[in-house]
Amino acid sequence: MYVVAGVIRDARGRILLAQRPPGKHLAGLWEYPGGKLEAGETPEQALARELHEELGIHTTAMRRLIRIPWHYPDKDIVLDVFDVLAYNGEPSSCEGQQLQWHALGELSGADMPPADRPVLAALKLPHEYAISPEPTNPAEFLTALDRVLARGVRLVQLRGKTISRELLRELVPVVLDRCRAANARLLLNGDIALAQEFELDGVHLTSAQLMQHSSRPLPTEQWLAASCHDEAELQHAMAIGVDFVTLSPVSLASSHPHAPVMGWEGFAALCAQAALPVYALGGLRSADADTARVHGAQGIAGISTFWS
Ligand SMILES: Nc1nc2c([nH]c(=O)n2[C@H]2C[C@H](O)[C@@H](COP(=O)(O)OP(=O)(O)OP(=O)(O)O)O2)c(=O)[nH]1
Ligand SMILES: [Mg+2]
Repeated sequence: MYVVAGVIRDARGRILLAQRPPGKHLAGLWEYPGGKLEAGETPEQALARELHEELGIHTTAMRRLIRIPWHYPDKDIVLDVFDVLAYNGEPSSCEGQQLQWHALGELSGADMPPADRPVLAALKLPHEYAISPEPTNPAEFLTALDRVLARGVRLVQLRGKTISRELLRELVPVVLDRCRAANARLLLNGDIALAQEFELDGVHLTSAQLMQHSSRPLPTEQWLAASCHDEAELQHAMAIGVDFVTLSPVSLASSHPHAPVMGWEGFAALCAQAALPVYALGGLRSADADTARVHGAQGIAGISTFWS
């Protein structure tokens, strides 16, 4: 079953949710307005029709946010979610459904259909994810970090796999201060204990670490990310409740010159199986951001993409 749904915002940026009526699948839960694709419709046409039928609005611009394949016990759906960028009219309840506006920060997904939770992650995450090089020279590294933050990057992963733990411990609070000042979130590669100690925004697991965990190792209030390279890793990330992943290598990266690349078609095929936001990684440039989104990505991740 192919379902389209729209993220509709008011002038204050709040998001519209509609309550699923009694007697229907997932009754009582709060969803993004939308419904089933009808024969011969494109997803965009179906969403414009549904939003007119359910809310009385005319949608004039939309852009795909994320597409979620989801298995409910009684049915499989693909939930194709669009950001509604512009519409005419005031949304009102045309089918007797309850409507509510919520600030994004208030939404936890608790009383929403399970398939909508990765959509919340997609809404909260930016389109760029800057992974740090090894901070072997801290002064140079911090200057580069300032440049990355000044460019508007709002999600950073600190990687210190080869430097000493003492140096990493010194660096983490400094990097955190700079990220906080820039309103950027900071994840630490691999080290859950250190990330907890310094109250970072989350942890990014290597693919090897990901496969060692049989359940989510972090509370849901923190971001849990992981590196994936194939379908088995993606499936495991979803199974243990990872919030988002990087999928690589899309193209040839200077940091991994011998890894076989998947290309955009391979990336899109894997992404279509993923019920969570996926950043494209590996040999990409900022100019690849639109290509990445067309192939199903949340955006692009990279080291040299952002740091050089
Ligand atoms: N519209 C919508 N449906 C969702 C969301 N999340 C989610 O799991 N679903 C599921 C619930 C249903 O199984 C399916 C939508 O089917 P539906 O029967 O409500 O579709 P519809 O609005 O066209 O309803 P109908 O008039 O055809 O009865 O997708 C969401 O955010 N919005
Ligand atoms: Mg509906």
